[in-house]
Amino acid sequence: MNYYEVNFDGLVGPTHNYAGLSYGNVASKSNANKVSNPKQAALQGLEKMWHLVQLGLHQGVIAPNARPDLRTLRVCGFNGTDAEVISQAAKSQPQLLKACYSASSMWTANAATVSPSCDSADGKLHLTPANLNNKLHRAIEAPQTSQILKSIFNNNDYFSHHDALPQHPMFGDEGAANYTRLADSYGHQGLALFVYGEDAQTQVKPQLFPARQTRQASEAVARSHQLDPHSTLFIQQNPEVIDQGVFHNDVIAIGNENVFLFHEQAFYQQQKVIEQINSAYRGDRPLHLIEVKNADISVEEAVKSYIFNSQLVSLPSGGMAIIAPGECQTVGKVEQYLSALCQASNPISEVIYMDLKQSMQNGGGPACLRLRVTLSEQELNAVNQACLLDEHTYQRLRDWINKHYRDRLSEADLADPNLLTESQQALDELTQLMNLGAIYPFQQE
Ligand SMILES: NCCC[C@H](NC(=O)CCC(=O)O)C(=O)O
Repeated sequence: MNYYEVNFDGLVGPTHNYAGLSYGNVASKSNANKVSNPKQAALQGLEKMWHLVQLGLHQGVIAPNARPDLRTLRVCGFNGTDAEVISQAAKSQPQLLKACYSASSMWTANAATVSPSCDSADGKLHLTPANLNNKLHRAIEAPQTSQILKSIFNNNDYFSHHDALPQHPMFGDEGAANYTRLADSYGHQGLALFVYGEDAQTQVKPQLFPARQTRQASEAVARSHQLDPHSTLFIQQNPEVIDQGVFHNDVIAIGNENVFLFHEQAFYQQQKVIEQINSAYRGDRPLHLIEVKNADISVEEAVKSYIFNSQLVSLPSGGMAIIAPGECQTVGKVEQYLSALCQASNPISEVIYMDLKQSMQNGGGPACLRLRVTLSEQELNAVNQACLLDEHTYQRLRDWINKHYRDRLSEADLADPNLLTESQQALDELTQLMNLGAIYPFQQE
């Protein structure tokens, strides 16, 4: 049977803005309060998806969370009409309003951890939405994300949906951004690498910025997903790089099938980690462990260019392509490294640069924008087909974005009640376009 890795990208929501909400994420802080362009952001993301379709890959789309999150605002004591809730919050709790307006669900690498059926004991594909416990604007995503995932993977014969982990710092879970799977090929059992920033049982942790993923969370997800303990590794991120802005592992490492590309300083006690990976990997094809030296690319250059936040995809014609953010071309050493990588003896044969500036300015590169789901042919057929991208859906989504999205959004605009009604109208139409049903709270009232 054929197996495919399908990237499910987050469609950027109509309220994409720069609110500086992510302490520890360098780009988010440095672009705080910049005027955003939601239309351009959504079109840039859609173009990336379309490019992958043109490479011959299957591509999925995940609808955004509805924003503002009126339920959270009401739980926090604001009441009256929706417009009153927004105007009161804008006056007395602008920071809370910003959190409730964030389009951060676009970064679907953080939506969930997904284990393919060939890795789990019961032969089902398992999904656990991430609780994103570390940041308020992200911690409110899980309920809607969970509902959206259930509408996409809507067949209980194949897909097993779990609840998000308890909302407590001990179980801080950021989803697939801290999970990599190495395998001979997509249809073979893989080696699951869970990378965490902090273990409640040890003292090794960053000093400045928060570690968002805990070992306890990763272990809980691996248990629920019924993964084979012999094919599962829990690896600690190097706390020093978290303090330099590497807030998720996918800012310093990327893996696909039998290739794992990572920075020299990515992991705590890295030599030991490399030995563990080598001895746990069971594939027949040789494993390519490519360690990027500090002398070639510093951690600072990695964070600036987001080279490791590229997508590494297997091409139907053979070989792999690396889908890198355009910012890599602005850091000379990084561009050189990437072209040398394509010439070296490994499966990577091509680099494709994508313009994702709107998302990048919030610290989200190509890899952040997608959730990888490995599916058998049968499982792929069981997915809600309206959530898979073909030329028709691409055109319709492009028209939908052009019709509904603003091309300018500033902090002051969040107080405008029209932004709420525009967003709800857009999302209402989207649920029909993507055959999602009444997934949004405003459709359920
Ligand atoms: N995987 C990439 C996630 C980027 C995301 N940025 C943000 O939420 C920035 C939002 C803002 O500051 O407006 C984060 O840090 O979790």
